[in-house]
Order: sequence, then C-alpha cells, then structure tokens
Amino acid sequence: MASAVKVYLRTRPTDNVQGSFTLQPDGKSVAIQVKKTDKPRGTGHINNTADTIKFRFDDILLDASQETIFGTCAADVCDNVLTGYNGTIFAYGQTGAGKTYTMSGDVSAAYNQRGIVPRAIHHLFHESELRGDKEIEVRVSHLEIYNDVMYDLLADDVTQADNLQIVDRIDDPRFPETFAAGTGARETVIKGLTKKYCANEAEALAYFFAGEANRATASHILNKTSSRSHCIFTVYLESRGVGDSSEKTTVAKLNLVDLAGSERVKKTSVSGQQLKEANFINRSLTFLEQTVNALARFGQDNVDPHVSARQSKLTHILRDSLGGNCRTTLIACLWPDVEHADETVSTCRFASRVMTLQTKAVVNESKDPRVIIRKHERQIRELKQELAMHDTFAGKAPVNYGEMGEVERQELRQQVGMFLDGDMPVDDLPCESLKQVREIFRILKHSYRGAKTELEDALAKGPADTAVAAGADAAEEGDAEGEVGDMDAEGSTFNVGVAPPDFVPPPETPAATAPLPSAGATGAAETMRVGFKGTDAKAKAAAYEGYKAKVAPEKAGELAGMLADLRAKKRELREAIATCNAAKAEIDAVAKQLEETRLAAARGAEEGAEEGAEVPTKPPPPGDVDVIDQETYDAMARAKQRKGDYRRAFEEVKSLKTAVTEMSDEVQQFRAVFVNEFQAWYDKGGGAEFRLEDEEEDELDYGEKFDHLEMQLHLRDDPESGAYFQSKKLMRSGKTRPGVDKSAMSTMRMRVSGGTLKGGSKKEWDPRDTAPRPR
Ligand SMILES: Nc1ncnc2c1ncn2[C@@H]1O[C@H](COP(=O)(O)OP(=O)(O)OP(=O)(O)O)[C@@H](O)[C@H]1O
Repeated sequence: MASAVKVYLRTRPTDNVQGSFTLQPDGKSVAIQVKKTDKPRGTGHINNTADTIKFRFDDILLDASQETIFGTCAADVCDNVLTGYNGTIFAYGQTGAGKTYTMSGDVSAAYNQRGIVPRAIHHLFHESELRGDKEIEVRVSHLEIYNDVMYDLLADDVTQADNLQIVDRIDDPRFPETFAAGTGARETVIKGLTKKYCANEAEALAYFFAGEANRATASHILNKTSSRSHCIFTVYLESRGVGDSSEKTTVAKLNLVDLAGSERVKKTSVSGQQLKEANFINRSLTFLEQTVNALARFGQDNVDPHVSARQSKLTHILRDSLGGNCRTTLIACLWPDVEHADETVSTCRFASRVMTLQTKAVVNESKDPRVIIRKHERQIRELKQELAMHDTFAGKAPVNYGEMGEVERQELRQQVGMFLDGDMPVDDLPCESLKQVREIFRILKHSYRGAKTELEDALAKGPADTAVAAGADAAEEGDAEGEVGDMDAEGSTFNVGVAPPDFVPPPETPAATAPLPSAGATGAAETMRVGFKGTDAKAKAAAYEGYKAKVAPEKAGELAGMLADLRAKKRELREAIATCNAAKAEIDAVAKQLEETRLAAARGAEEGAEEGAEVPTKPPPPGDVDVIDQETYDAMARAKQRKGDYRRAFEEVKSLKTAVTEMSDEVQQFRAVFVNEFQAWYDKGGGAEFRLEDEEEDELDYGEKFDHLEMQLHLRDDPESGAYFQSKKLMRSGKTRPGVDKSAMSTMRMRVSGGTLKGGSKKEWDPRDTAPRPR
C-alpha cells in the first residue's frame, strides 16, 4: 500500500530568531520571514513580493529533546522494520543545523544526548527480546559517500574505495538478505559492503561507533565538526517464527542516513580540500533535490528524461527510500537563526517536496538456499538445547555441547590446578562431555610441557648451576618448594612442579606445541585462577569475581557451601570405601589362614594313613574339621565379625555414592545456572563497575578509567545504558570484534589526517593542507 513520506522539522536552539521563524497555532505549520534582500536566488520573486513564507509538516519540534525526537520520528519506523517493512530515516539540512546531533547524538556528552541511531539499535534489540515469538538475527553495515566515492566503514581496509558496486535488481534470489522475493519489487543493493553479525546491542553499537570514528569531518566557521560525507548506517533484520519449519523468513532493513550539510561557501569560507568537498556535497544535494522533484512530478516510475537517480551515488542508493519498497521519514534540521533564513527556506522547500512523495512498502519474505542453511544452523543450535534438556530430565548434570566459554574454561583451569596441587581428588574433575575431557588433557599437556622445558633448561645448565639457580629463586621468592626442576628428598626423582603464573593453554594449533615460558611457581591452583589472557578475558575474570562478591554473593556463597558439602561427602565416601576394603582384606586374610590350616590338617591325616589309618579321597572342607585349635577358632570368629562389618560398610558406600552423585548433579546444575546468569549480566554491560578492582588496574589508561566512572554514574541513572557504554569500551579497548583493533584505528586516523575525527581523537583541520585526502 502506498504511503506518504513523513516529514518532521527539528530546530536547533538559537538566540537569534528575532521573529524570523514563527510556529503557527496548529503546531504543524511555520511562517518564515525573509528579508527581501535575503530572498533565495532563482525563486523568480522580486523584492516587492510577500516576505512571509508558510510551510506545513507532519510535526514541528522546536528545541525538542533527543528522546522526543526518537519517540515522534523514529520509533514507528523501527516497529515497522520489526514487522518486515524496510525503513529509512534521514536527516537533511544546512551545515551546523544538527543532523549529526539528531542521528548520532553527542557521543561525548551525557547519555540522554544520544541520537536516533543508538536509540534505534536499543529499540530493535529490546523489542525483539520482548517479542518472544520471533527469532531475529541482526547484521549491520556502515557506508560513507565521500566526494561521490563509496567507502565501507566496517571493512578491514577502510581506505579501499573501488570494491563496492551499486546493483539494481528485481526479484533476484541470489541476494536473499534484503529482498522481497516474489513481490516483483525492485531493490538497490551495494555489492561488496561488509555486513557484521551482531549478537547483542553492545556489538551493534560498537560497529556504529567504529564507523563514526572513521568518518571524515572538518572544522569550519559554522561547525567545529562538520561532516564532509554522507553516511548510511543500515541494520538488517532477519526473523522467523519460533518453531516455524518453513524456510519463510522475513527480512527488512533500516537505513539511518546522516547527510552532509549544504553550505554556502561564502559563509563557511572554506578553501582547498574543504572547498572541493563542499562542491561535492552541494552537487550531490542538488541531484537529490532534482530526483525528489522528478519523483514528485512523475511518481515512482520517474520518466523525466533529464533526471536519473543514477546520476549520483547518493540518489542511486536512496532511490528505494524515496519512492520504492520502504517506509521513509525525513527529519529536516533547521538553524532558525535570522542569519540563516534563506537556508531555512531552502530546507523547508525541499522538505515539503519530499512530503509529496509516495512509497510502496511490502513485507519482505524470503525463501532461499542461504536462508535454508541458516535455518539448519539454527536447528543444530536447537538440537543442542534439546540434548541439554534431555540430560536435565534424565537427572544428568547440564552439559555444554557448544563451544566452551571463557568462564567455563577458567573454572576448569581452577579445578585442574586444585587437582595438581593435591587439593582435589581425581574423581572430582568434571568429565561430562568429550569437550571437557579434551580441555582437561590440553591443560595437563601444556602444564607438563612447561615443566619439561624447565627441567631440560635446568639439566642443560648442569647440577651446580641448577642448585645456584634454585637457591637464587628461593631467596628471591622466599619459597622455592615445588619448583620445577627441584630434586626430591632422595635426589633421584624430580618434582614436576607447576606451570608459570601467566600460563594459559593456547588453542590447539601447531604453534601451540611451542614450550611455555617459565616463571617462579606459586601453586597450580593460583596459576589456573589467573590464567586469562587478553583485555576482555581479564575484564571478564574480574567481572566474574566481582559478580560473585557483590552482585550475587548469596548465590555464590550457596555454590561455595554446596561445593564444601560435596567435598565433605566425598571424604566420607573415601573413608567408607577404605573401611570396606580393610574389612575385605581381613576376611581374605582369615580365609587364607583357614585354608592353610585345613591343608595342613589334610596333610597330617595323609601321613597318618601311611602309618595304617583310613585315607580320605579329598581333604575335608574347613567346617568338617572335627577338632579345631583355639587359634583357628578365633580367626573364624573374627572373619564372621568382619563379614558383618564389610556388609555394613558396603551398604554405606552404596548410599554415599548415590548421595555424592546427586549432590554433584545439583552442584553442576546450580553452577550452570549461575554461570549463565553471570553471562547474561555481563552481556548486558555488567562488570564494568568491577574493572578498577581488577588487579590489572594499573593497566587501565586514563580513558578507560574515565569510562568506568562514567559507566557507574550512568548505570545508576539509567540501568539500560549498559550496552551503550559497553560498546564504547569495546571501541576504546580496540577489540578486533566487533569494530576494529588498535592498529586498524591508527590507519583510520591517518586516513582522515586532513580533518577532525568525530567521536574519536580530534585533529584540527588545517586549511593550508590541500593534499588529497589520503584514501
Ligand atoms: N538540538 C540541538 N541541541 C543541542 N545542540 C545541538 C542541537 N543541534 C545541533 N547542536 C549542536 O550544534 C553543533 C552542530 O551540529 P551538527 O554537527 O549535528 O550539525 P550538522 O547538521 O551535522 O552539520 P554538518 O552538516 O556540518 O555536519 C554541534 O555542536 C551540536 O552538538
């Protein structure tokens, strides 16, 4: 069904309105006073025409908050995207009018200053979580059009310019991600554009910020951080009903467009590279205006022979949003200063023309081999869940059939560490899945390798050196006991020792077979406890400790109590087994003694027969010995008593074994739930508040400390802000996924070395710098 493009007007705060801009009583119209000398050129008017121009829009938002803007202009579009309609929200207006503020917000200011993009990301994730009947996968892309050249802001090499291609297609099943298959609708896609999968809100935000940091900006008279490019951040949603067995999948995308601002170069006084950029910006906006005019005049099948949407990258890409399969909203940003009245009128003219456009949005459903593959991947996930459920119903402890998480690995390392230290019996090591057993072997293997290397080094040094080295280490650390390479009391064997404190088994790759470095040993349990590597691993380990201590201390205490009870029960079991075995050994000994007595008696009888007595054919059984001596009698009585002991001990062992199994299952289940809860909390941005308590505090740079404090404050004000700040932290930590690593960041910074980075570190634009932008 055809629907009109919605148009909203937003003004930025200004002191210098002086009656040049008046909101009309209906709240949706505005009157703009234009000084006769300020009339825009080319309008055909002369000085004696009316000097008040009126425009009407869907709504006019004067100095509105970011929240109001999102609620009025964007929330509906996002909801439509969730039901399968494509959506576009774009900001248009003169330079400095607040387009970037509207779309991205002020990332360096307070949380409530965030713009439409972060809010839309939150809305989409939050709503899809609430709509439990749908499974939704999210991908994002970030495109920049700079001087009419496209750049992929999420590519590994963002400076690469010629690898993107705009393709128009109709019902082509080779591109299922965003296409309304079978509807005959036309769609424009960008081949080669990176689309990143996002597991959660924080990842999507991090990709957005990563792209923003790469965007070209520069400083001029009207705006300190003026965008020099058009940017399109797109969120792709693929959803299907939970339990729906068909390959029918709904796909939709949300384009969030921040256009570069039109600028009168006389006002901005730019020169050199900036002047070139301004010319490109103005030209592309003129093409946009022409395309809008042509579409307004001729409808979707624009037949104007002089105007083609393909004449610029921007119009080509926005073609669907302006007259195709999309629900579109324009936010016209105004700077209603009397000084900018002519730009205000131009913007309003453009906006009212856009208001006449009609789009035809349809719900996009796709049936495609690639979707089927994704469906099978989902089925595998579901089967793993089924298996886990089956285990639960069968009374087995939950088993992780998927990839082992870092938290689980850490727990395992702790347990192996305790086992190596002799604090945990081998039976307590978990072995519910093959994955777990392999991981344990891997840990042991690398621990052994580390020890072996130490030993070889020590032997290579020779006995004297070894003794000296051991003595020096002992003096340094105050305790050389248990060190790798130490001789035991007899001097004939070596203590295996423990792995170095920073030991982490590397992944199972050929490189992983390299020996581990050595260091002073302090105990395997401790070694395993600190066995995380990488910034996030440390943060996660710290977060886990913090979570146990401060967020869920009761549950953590309960888990610790359950583990202590389990250990005590296992001790009881070991003692009962020992009692049982001792009784059995005694019974066996008595039986042996009786047998020997019987055989001796038989031998005596045989010798008597040789002297004339009757010879029995077989030796008599023990009970048939007519006369037994006192010693044999005592032994038989003891055996009888020990048999009773043995039976009782055996029963005790049986019932203790059952109790241990049950308790062990309970512990595993409790722990799995606990770790899952921690994971969910951590994914939502929890954990940052414990960052400073991490022993790696010294490694935090100033920015990270600032992030931490900022996070604490914002979490207090708004508990939903976790993902937003988590994503900023991801960006700052330079994690490769999502976003970019630190080395890539420096490439990006170099890339915009001629300007200022928005959202990143600033480098003032030097107007004398006329060198081409290093792409
Ligand atoms: N509604 C608003 N409330 C508060 N500050 C605003 C508002 N709109 C804009 N600003 C501020 O005005 C300045 C210019 O805004 P912004 O960079 O968003 O303009 P722009 O339209 O994107 O400009 P350009 O086209 O040059 O990139 C920024 O410092 C921004 O924070």
